[in-house]
Amino acid sequence: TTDNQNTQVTDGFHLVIDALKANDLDTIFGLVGIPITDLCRLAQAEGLRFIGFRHEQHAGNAAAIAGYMTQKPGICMTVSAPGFLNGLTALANATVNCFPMILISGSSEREIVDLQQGDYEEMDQLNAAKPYCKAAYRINHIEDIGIGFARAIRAAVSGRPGGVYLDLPAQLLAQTMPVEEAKKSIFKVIDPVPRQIPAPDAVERALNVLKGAKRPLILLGKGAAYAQADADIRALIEKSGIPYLPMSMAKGLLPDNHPQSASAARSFVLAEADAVLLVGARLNWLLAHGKGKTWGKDPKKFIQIDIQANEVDSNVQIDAPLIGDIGSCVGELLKGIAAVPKPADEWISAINEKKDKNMAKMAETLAKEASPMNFHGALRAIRDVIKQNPDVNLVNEGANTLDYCRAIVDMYKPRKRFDSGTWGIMGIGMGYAIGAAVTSGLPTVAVEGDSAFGFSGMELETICRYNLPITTVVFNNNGVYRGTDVNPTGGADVAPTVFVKNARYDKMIEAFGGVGYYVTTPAELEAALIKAIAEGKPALINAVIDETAGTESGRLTNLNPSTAAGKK
Ligand SMILES: Cc1ncc(Cn2c(C)c(CCOP(=O)(O)OP(=O)(O)O)sc2=O)c(N)n1
Repeated sequence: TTDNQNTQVTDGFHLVIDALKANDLDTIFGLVGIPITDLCRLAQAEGLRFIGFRHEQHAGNAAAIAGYMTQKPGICMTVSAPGFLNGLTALANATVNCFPMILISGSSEREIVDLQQGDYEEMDQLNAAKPYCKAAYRINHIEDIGIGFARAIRAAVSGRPGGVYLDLPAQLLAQTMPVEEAKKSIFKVIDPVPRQIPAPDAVERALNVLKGAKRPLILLGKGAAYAQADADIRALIEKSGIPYLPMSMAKGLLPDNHPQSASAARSFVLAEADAVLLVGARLNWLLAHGKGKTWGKDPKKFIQIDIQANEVDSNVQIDAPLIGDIGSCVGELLKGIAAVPKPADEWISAINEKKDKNMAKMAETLAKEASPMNFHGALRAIRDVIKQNPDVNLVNEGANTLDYCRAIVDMYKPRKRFDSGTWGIMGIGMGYAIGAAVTSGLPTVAVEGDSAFGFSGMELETICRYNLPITTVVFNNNGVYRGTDVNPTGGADVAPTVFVKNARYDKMIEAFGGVGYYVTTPAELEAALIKAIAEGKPALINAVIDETAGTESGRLTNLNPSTAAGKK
């Protein structure tokens, strides 16, 4: 359009879209409303994909997984205040998990917020976001849109990736500026993820720790999967002959049936290893903070590859910090690995003995037919289908459903398993599934506890609306963890952990045009899953699971505090 001097002008709406396009960011996951509805319409009109959700948390989770899969920040767009707050949970979760995403929310004008004059959806969103994300910026002037997006993109993907909040006051979108001037303000960020090469002496120190080890172990975290240094990571493991342990989202970096995988002997190798190389894995609660009985009685030497120097010594002393990006660090170790002697035969044979014993025990459990179907029978069926479909994305959450699926369902390719991650958060299911399916275009299977599914179940309508190839498998055991608790008072209210008995989640998806399956045996589950994946349409399989089969909080039972007071 032209201004009163007859000069061609553009506006904030268009410059936001131009900034995204200039940086190859082509998909927005969001939920419309004041003041972003027209921005979302314009995004679609200008060729970006806009995926509209039913709750902003799930849009944010989709953006986070898109970031994890592509190494470019996933984009989530919400309205102000309550919409922003709903997205904030996903932004915090992305930051904790080191997934790059940008939450863009419309906001109120500063002059009204700062005088607390009670604006529509008034909130100091920028300051509300800061404690829960990696960086937060507000853009007040149209001429700053290019630099503001550059800052947000670089903050999301450089160093340790994470969530960034970008605050756009409503008036910014309507501001105008001459087109020629505007074009100069938009640019593509140059080298947003600069390689960070480790110092030669640090590489030497790390190799020396490996040379002195009798029982070395390599631990792969989801950071190793995110790095997309797959060939070099595989070469480091295979050339060194060192056994490795993948954390849940690193499964598939090497096929889970790889001879050097120590997953089936996890407790043994964590306790017995005398040197541990951490690749994109933090010694946090998931690894018992690197100390205590999990790690055995003898002291261990730790080598830690990390892009953030102050993560080192977070829990235990690190003998060889290797600071840099994972690709560069692994590449440097590879150059010197030939000089590292292969692990002692007795270490490898001790691990294989443990693996064979534990795998035989698991095979025995999986072979048992149980009626009603239990977690193991259901997951054996899913394991067999995934083995035939290694390209399928697998999303997983729940308690028993999460713990058993991680152990039983092998993954064969990198960045195919997306789960509750560092926070153990429930509710990631449908958002992660949509993010993975939209980003990859590949069939996606979400293996969900029935409680976990409930957090994002309304997004089944979103899945059907975009006709996404997502099959949701609900492990229905009538409650949180299990379905058997009773109200001790005998009152009308059911126990806190119990749901509607024999709920038919398969009927839910039929309401939106999807295909529902109701299965009660592993054979029925296997057949339904094969069919649903092949059809590539939105589907939900309601898998009836024995309501007595679960344990409270799965493997985290011990984290529950218990009352010492007992009954009054
Ligand atoms: C956001 C959120 N709310 C609540 C929890 C607590 N929680 C909850 C509610 C779980 C659900 C377990 O029930 P389920 O039906 O999903 O799984 P299983 O039947 O497989 O045990 S697992 C768990 O840690 C959580 N982790 N995250």
